[in-house]
Amino acid sequence: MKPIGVIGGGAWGTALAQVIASGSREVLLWAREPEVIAAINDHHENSMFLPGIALSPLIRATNDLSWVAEGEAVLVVTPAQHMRVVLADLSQHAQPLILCAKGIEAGTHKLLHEVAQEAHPYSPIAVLSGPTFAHEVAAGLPTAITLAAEDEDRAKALAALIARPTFRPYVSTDLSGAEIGGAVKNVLAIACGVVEGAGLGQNARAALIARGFAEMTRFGMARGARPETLAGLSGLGDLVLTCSSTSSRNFSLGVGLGQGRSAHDLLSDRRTVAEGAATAPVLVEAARAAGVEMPIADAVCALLAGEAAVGAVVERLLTRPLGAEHRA
Ligand SMILES: NC(=O)c1ccc[n+]([C@@H]2O[C@H](COP(=O)([O-])OP(=O)(O)OC[C@H]3O[C@@H](n4cnc5c(N)ncnc54)[C@H](O)[C@@H]3O)[C@@H](O)[C@H]2O)c1
Ligand SMILES: O=P(O)(O)OC[C@H](O)CO
Repeated sequence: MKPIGVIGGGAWGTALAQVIASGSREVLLWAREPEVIAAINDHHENSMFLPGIALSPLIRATNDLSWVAEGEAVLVVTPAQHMRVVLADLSQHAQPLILCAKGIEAGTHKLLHEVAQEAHPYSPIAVLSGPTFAHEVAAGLPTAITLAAEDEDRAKALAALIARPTFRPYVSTDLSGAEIGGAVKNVLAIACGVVEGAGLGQNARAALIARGFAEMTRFGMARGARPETLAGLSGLGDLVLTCSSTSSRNFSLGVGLGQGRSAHDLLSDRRTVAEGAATAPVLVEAARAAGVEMPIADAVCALLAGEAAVGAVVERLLTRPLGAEHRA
């Protein structure tokens, strides 16, 4: 059996490597930080990004991307905004690339499968996205996730390759839907954290999840996503997960904003990623370009940019004209 490659030694790349290795598959994991490579190879732990999990000895870490490219498939798990640069350093090959980051590219407004296809025209592209906190997945807790590829047989084959007894991919052919759910829910998770931090109550949080889902659906459909994908694991499923737990970095960032701290303070000096902070301004621009109204995403963007205080943002949302719950 050929090994599987993983690009990205953060919490999620490491957790996915652990899942795959649990099926007696060798994993070649590319990490950026020499400390991460040394800790995985010498001590079978990623103490920087996923501490406290004893990793399989079948996981070997490297800083050599050409090594990883030998995998039967390659999981790409860098933060969204770094993906194009890292893929440019990966040699062209014909193995499938499975994209696991959640975001929309700044500047181009492209979804990550569009970015990857430009960078690797000969590789089949798939997307893996859903409600999956890395520490739970790495601990072997039951998890379901969407695996999307344009070709259904390819999606089924990749799902079979990475499925494990407690890790259950459901296949889809809707790449855009799988990606948009994951990207947009990060922004909405920040909003839900603000509700928590500002003490606005659980009614407000439920309203925000439902109205946020309406925004996700409007934007997704404008960008070619299927509504049933958005209502599935990678959309609504992940939205519910990240909007209700401080295990979410995006929700936690929102809690800090809701308590009146600045995004600059909350984001400086952190090694881990809160993708919603990078996605929010891109999403707002992309929604405007598509003629889609996204008042909650606008509010998150204004808070992150320090353009408005929490009270003003909440008032702006509450004083919007009353309207129909469902638009024709
Ligand atoms: N952590 C989770 O539970 C989880 C679950 C599903 C999806 N994701 C997604 O996976 C992606 C990676 O997140 P994570 O949680 O593994 O990261 P992390 O926060 O654990 O670690 C940060 C990662 O960013 C990398 N990085 C920093 N600067 C970089 C650069 N210039 N070029 C390339 N890489 C750079 C670091 O090497 C490290 O791998 C994100 O898009 C995230 O939304 C995370
Ligand atoms: O910690 P967060 O907010 O990046 O969420 C992690 C995953 O995306 C949850 O599915």
